[in-house]
Amino acid sequence: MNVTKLAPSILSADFGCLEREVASVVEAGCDWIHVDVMDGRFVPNITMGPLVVSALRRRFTCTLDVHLMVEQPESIIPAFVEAGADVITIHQEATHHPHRALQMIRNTGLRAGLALNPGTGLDGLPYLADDIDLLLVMTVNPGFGGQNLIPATLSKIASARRQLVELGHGDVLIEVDGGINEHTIRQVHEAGANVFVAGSAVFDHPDRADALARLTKALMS
Ligand SMILES: O=C(CO)[C@H](O)[C@H](O)COP(=O)(O)O
Ligand SMILES: [Fe+2]
Repeated sequence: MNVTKLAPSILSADFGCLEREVASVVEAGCDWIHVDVMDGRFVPNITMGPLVVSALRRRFTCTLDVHLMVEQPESIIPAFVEAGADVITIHQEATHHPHRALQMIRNTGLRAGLALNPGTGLDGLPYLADDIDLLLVMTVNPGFGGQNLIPATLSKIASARRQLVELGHGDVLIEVDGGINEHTIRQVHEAGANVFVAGSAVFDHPDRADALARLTKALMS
C-alpha cells in the first residue's frame, strides 16, 4: 500500500477565517481536509455540524474527511451525506450498531470509516472489515487538539494492519489522529498507518507550506 495522505484537521484552524485557513493548506498541496464533529456527549467538546461541511463543499473540491465524535451517529449521517462529505467515520463506541451505521454510509456511495478510541481493542475488526474503507486508530483520547500521542497505540496500528491483510482487506486505509507531528509521523507510518491527521502541527504554524513540508520530510526520512 503506497498511498500516504496528510489530512490537516481544521479543529486547530482559526474559525473566524475558515475559508482562508482551508485555502492555505489546499494551496500547499493537501487534497484531504479532516473535519472534527463533536457533540458534547460522546466527547466533552462541541464543534461544528453539517452547515460547515456544506460551506466547505461549496468552496473546495478536496476530499472532506468527516470524523463524527457523536453519540448515535445514525441520526446525523444523512445530514452529512447531504452536506457533501466524502468520507464519514463513526466511532465503534458511539453506537450499539456500528455495522448498520457503516452500511448506511456505504449505501450512499461514500467511503465509510470506523474509529476506535485508544482503550478499544480490535475485536470487532473481523466482523466489520468488509464494510469499511478506512480504520481510524485514535492516537489520543478524542475531544481536543494539541495532545500527545499515546505510545501504546503504536502496537495497535501494527496489529490492525496485520489483521486487515490477513482478512484480505490490506487496501483499507489506516488513519491516525492525535499528536501527529514531525517527531511521531514516521513511527505511525512504520507501524502501518497511511493517512495522517494533523491539527496543531499544521495550523499552529504560520507558514502552512513549511509545516506540511516538514511533516512530509519526517515521513520520508
Ligand atoms: O479528532 C481529533 C480530536 O479528537 C483531532 O482530529 C485531533 O486531535 C487533531 O489534533 P492534533 O493534531 O493537534 O492532535
Ligand atoms: Fe479527528
